[in-house]
Amino acid sequence: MIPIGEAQQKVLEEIPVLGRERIHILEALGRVLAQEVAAIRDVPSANNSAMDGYALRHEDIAGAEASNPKRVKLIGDSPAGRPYLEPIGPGEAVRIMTGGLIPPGADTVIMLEDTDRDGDYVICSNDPGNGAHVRPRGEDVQAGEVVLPAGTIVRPPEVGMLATLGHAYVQVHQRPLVAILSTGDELVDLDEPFTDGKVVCSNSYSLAAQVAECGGIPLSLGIATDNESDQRARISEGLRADVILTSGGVSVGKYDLVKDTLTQLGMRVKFWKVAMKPGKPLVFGTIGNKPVFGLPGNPTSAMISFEQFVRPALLKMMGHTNLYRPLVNAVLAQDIKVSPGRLHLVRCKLFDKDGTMMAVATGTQSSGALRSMVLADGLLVLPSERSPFSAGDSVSVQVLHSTPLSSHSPYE
Ligand SMILES: Nc1nc2c(c(=O)[nH]1)N[C@H]1C(S)=C(S)[C@@H](COP(=O)(O)OP(=O)(O)OC[C@H]3O[C@@H](n4cnc5c(N)ncnc54)[C@H](O)[C@@H]3O)O[C@H]1N2
Ligand code: MOO
Repeated sequence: MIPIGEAQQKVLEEIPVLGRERIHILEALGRVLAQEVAAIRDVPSANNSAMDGYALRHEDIAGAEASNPKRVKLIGDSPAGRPYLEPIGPGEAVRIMTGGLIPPGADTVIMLEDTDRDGDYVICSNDPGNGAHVRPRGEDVQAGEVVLPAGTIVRPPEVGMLATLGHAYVQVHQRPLVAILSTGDELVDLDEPFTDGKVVCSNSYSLAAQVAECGGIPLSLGIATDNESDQRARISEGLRADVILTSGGVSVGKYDLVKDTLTQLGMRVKFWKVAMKPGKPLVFGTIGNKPVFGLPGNPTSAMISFEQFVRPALLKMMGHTNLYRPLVNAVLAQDIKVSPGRLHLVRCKLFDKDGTMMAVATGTQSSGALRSMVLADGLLVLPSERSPFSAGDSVSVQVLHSTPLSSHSPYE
């Protein structure tokens, strides 16, 4: 058994960053830029107004107040999109809307609320200060600036910025195609009859969902029986994918044939068995330069192994550099004793108690029990050499759902 950290490094050493593709900016949500994006023009491209009001020369209304109003003559309009292009002179003003271009000669905008109208004249009862409410050209972005470096994750603000800079398409790293094979004579798929003693092949679905959640493309290879030629045929079909995942058949039982099948297909084994619980029998290697993960069959072991090894690998392929789920400190709400020899990853719920983040295990930790995974916010990271753990101990939790939703509105 090798330590989990060492195993993770051995995996990442074998993982390439995928090439690039050019896609529409709306499809780029969640993807990683494979190009830098520089501004070809200033944003905004001209001085414009931040308010509805009047554009004028500050010196004409300097010191204005209710008891000492200043009058300027209204000579035109500058709504957004239809600029007033004539220069304005001393004592003159142009009506302007938010986003309207500041006419030549004007340097300040007075808000509508600080004025009254008297025929063709505007009465200003406030001095907003020189340059007030003018958004200068290039205030947001200046031509030539690198606004989005390569490696940026595209979120809604980046989509908006790409559009602002005139890009309909952008280069991003490709998504890996991930072939998923479940193995086991006891497994039935959802469209097959179920009889007692059989097991629904949930791993094909949970793993596909995990692949999709981190941005990969799942490709199902179905269910192989505990038979080497069936497994070989299906895995060979999966070799067109970027990554191969199998589940089951990697332990030491008579019918645990997956490791042998993979070896026959030319896999170079990088490691087998990791000092973690759940997930011990994981085998990892490469066929050619293609990464192959032989995940344990137990539903929770498969998912937790995916979290520790496959997810970081897929994120690296897609150009990400931050590969890991966040770790937070929490206070243990119960005593926990773990068996020696392995790092235990205990499914847990996080909750707030008087401003302190607390963690409690989500019931049975059997590697076959998926419900405890359904209930979990994260995984307690418990090194066995520190066992037993007591209520009140400070522990690390790997948060699996990084943006939990709140039941409280901030405005309650
Ligand atoms: N003598 C030993 N026995 C076991 C050891 C060991 O070290 N010595 N390790 C145990 C550990 S730890 C794990 S984890 C399991 C993993 O075994 P396999 O990867 O060989 O998995 P299987 O035996 O094929 O299946 C285990 C379990 O999971 C169910 N399963 C399998 N595939 C699916 C699927 N696609 N969907 C849902 N459920 C699935 C399967 O029915 C079994 O119940 O080995 C221990 N044994
Ligand atoms: O290591 Mo296994 O994954 O405990 O059940």
